[in-house]
Amino acid sequence: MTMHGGAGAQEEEEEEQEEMMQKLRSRATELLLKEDWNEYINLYSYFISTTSTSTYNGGSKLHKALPSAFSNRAEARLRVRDLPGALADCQRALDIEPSHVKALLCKGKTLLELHRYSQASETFQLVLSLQTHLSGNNEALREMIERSRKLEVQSKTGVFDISDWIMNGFGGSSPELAEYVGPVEVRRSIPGSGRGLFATKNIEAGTPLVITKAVVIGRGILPENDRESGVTARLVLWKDFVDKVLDVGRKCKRTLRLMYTLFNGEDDESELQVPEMALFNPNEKSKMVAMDEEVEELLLDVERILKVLDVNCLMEDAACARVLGKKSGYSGVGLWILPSFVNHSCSPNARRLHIGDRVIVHASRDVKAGEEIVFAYFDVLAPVKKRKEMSKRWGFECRCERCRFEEEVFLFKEELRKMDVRMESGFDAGEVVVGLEEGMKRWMVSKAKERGFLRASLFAAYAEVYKSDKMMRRWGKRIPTEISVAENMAGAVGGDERTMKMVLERLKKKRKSIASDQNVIEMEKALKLGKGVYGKVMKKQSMKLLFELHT
Ligand SMILES: C[S@@+](CC[C@H](N)C(=O)[O-])C[C@H]1O[C@@H](n2cnc3c(N)ncnc32)[C@H](O)[C@@H]1O
Repeated sequence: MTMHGGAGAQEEEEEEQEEMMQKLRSRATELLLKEDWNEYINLYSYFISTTSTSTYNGGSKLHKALPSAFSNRAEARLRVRDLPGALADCQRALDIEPSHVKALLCKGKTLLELHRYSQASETFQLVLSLQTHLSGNNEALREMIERSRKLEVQSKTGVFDISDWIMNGFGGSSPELAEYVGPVEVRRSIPGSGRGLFATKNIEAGTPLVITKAVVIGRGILPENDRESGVTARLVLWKDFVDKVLDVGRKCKRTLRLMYTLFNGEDDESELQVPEMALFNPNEKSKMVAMDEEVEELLLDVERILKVLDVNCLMEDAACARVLGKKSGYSGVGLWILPSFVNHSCSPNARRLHIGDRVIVHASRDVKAGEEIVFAYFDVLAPVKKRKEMSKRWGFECRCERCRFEEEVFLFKEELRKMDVRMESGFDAGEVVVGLEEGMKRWMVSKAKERGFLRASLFAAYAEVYKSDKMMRRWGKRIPTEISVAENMAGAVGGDERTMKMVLERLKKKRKSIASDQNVIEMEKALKLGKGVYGKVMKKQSMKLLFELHT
């Protein structure tokens, strides 16, 4: 081959490559406009595999395009939430070209989605140093750095504030909250309850314990009046939810591994493993990296995941949905990993607050180091008989302190049994409340906690009485003040929105008739109760606004 001939062949090859690149770019643009991310990923996968397997020629147009191809595929993978795939692609682009700005940006965004805040921040910083060098526009980048730093601080300190969002009438998207694991750890619970979450130090009411994003959340507005279409809509919602969970399990082996740590309803208790807390903590960088390698070969076991969903899914609280300003008929079901280790108790010390896709689990009363963190799976402001039915539907028999106490009292107190029956069949609320209050004195139920248990069981009667001026006048001093009852119940079964509402409505009525300094004292007490209900994630002013929404 002559020198001239060699150059000609090279030119021809370059032209061919240029043509191929043109085709790739125009097809990619087409798919980008259609937002057909899966085809976009396929297109780049084809390009990457053919180029990578062709004879290496670092100087060829195709090989030079490889980092951008990986980076483009990473962007699309990030779009379809294949986060490990996106991260691996960014890394491959950066292995070839360490300062590839697009790949670095995508890596930063992916790390943020994976809740690896400090790594994300470091990556954006690196882009900033490159950009400063290239003198580009850095505004958006600075925002990303700011955002990742804010999330990093939140996830390390547990200090969150959603006041602005509340004060703005829940406008715009819900506030972004970092993944957070507070002073808690998974341990074995009492025999028969598997594993549970435990406090590792003394905790004050309102303190966030766990904040985490749902693996998937399924939401819909269900028809309220037509039972049949309601059932169908519920099934459709569930199926869609399950499909999404399985999709996540296929794409993200790390999440799949975490889902496999959850109880499936059939596991033998002795075989249940206590997972390391590092698995759930975004600040444990080395654990996260090791886990990505460890889970590479993990396979999706659909049957097991279905069982896991059955036992661990939570409904977004209707009360919380109201807080979020959702319409009636709204239903949301989700899977949150670490909260799935929380057992049920009828005298809970924790509550859930749902903000967007995140759940905040916070202490609803003061908790001592070593105490098990428990929240309510169902309504616990109900008589013991009803609660028993509900726990049976959940597949377990609740043997919490409150259930054991009430069962024992019921065995001996005929009057209490009668009251319970009266609650079911049209009752005179005043008579029930006075009957219980005076009965507790006769039966010498002197412990505040035990009084709180019994009052919480007959909550419906208390709520009814405090609503009615007529009943309050009729029974006078034989009915204790609503704030003392609410405080007592909060100490025994934790804060609850309905107890809060009961207090606020009464406060509103009394406001005109009591001295203003008394008003201030009562409001302070209400705010303290509010901390147990909503948690310490808002300032006083925004909590007062929530109070107004309730009355
Ligand atoms: C979401 S899981 C809670 C964590 C579970 N204990 C574990 O080891 O993974 C729900 C299951 O825990 C058990 N459980 C929760 N609360 C319980 C309770 N109060 N008494 C007995 N079992 C309980 C039941 O088997 C229930 O189906």
